[in-house]
Amino acid sequence: MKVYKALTIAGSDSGGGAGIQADLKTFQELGVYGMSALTAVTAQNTLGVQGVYPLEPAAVARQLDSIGEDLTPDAVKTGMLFSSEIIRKVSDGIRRYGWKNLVVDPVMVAKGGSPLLQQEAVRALAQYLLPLALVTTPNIPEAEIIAGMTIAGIDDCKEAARRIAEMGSRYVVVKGGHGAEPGAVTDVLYDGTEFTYIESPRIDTPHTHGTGCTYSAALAAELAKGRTTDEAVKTAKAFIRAAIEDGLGIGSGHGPTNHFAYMRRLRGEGVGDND
Ligand SMILES: Nc1ncnc2c1ncn2[C@@H]1O[C@H](COP(=O)(O)OP(=O)(O)OP(=O)(O)O)[C@@H](O)[C@H]1O
Ligand SMILES: Cc1ncc(COP(=O)(O)O)c(N)n1
Repeated sequence: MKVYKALTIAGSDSGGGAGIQADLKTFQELGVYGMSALTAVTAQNTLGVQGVYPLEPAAVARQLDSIGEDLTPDAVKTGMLFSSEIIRKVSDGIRRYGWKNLVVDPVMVAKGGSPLLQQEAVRALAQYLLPLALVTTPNIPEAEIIAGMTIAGIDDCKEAARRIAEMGSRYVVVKGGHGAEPGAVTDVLYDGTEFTYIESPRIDTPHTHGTGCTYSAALAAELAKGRTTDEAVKTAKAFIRAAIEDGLGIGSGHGPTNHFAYMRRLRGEGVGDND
């Protein structure tokens, strides 16, 4: 049996809804062996971020070497990277080991507004990481910052995707969770030539903590299994849609999504008890 392996390079979310925890849960659900290189520890729950403790860049590099010297991931995703020094180590590691199928989720701020990437690190992200990316998955505010423009609708999402692709990312998905459409969410996929719209009804819920992490992890897991980017984007959307629809209702703030939901539905099981 071939064991497909995916690596997440991201921050820890003590509340378990976003970051490394969301990524590993998603890899596991989609049948992919998960590995992790931590960039930072955050003290976090559904109410917000109470602390951010970045790791030494050398500790990030050492984790990547330990993985690279022994294990070859079939896909890699990055999440919270915090600083330009960490971004440099991450891009060095990815290049050194020739890792393919890189998904860059350019995490910048948590839902509550706490910064997870230093402002001056945006340049390093564009310069060192985007040229290595198979897919980059900004949300609308992240796409605005990377592309240097404001986004007021789908045409602007397309222009931002074009600009981000010019920075070197092979594919770009501008995610629509933060969009202004009332009843719908539209993600815009750009393959360097054509645009595809991935639409779904907008689910009216405050429990969207970790949606971006979960989505990009599902994308990486599917790429690890050898799916095309188009197929992986479709499955990732179905995974996050089910995860938001069947929200767990835990914590008293912005709760996590339900990482069990997609596979439970495929197996024909119910939503499941939360007791
Ligand atoms: N309310 C919603 N209803 C349906 N789908 C949603 C909703 N919010 C987000 N999504 C989907 O979830 C995925 C992540 O999108 P979003 O724009 O929320 O990313 P994000 O802002 O990076 O997430 P995060 O807030 O975790 O950083 C996309 O595929 C998007 O279409
Ligand atoms: C460690 C870590 N990584 C990423 C996010 C973004 O997720 P969200 O915007 O849903 O809070 C987060 N909150 N924490």
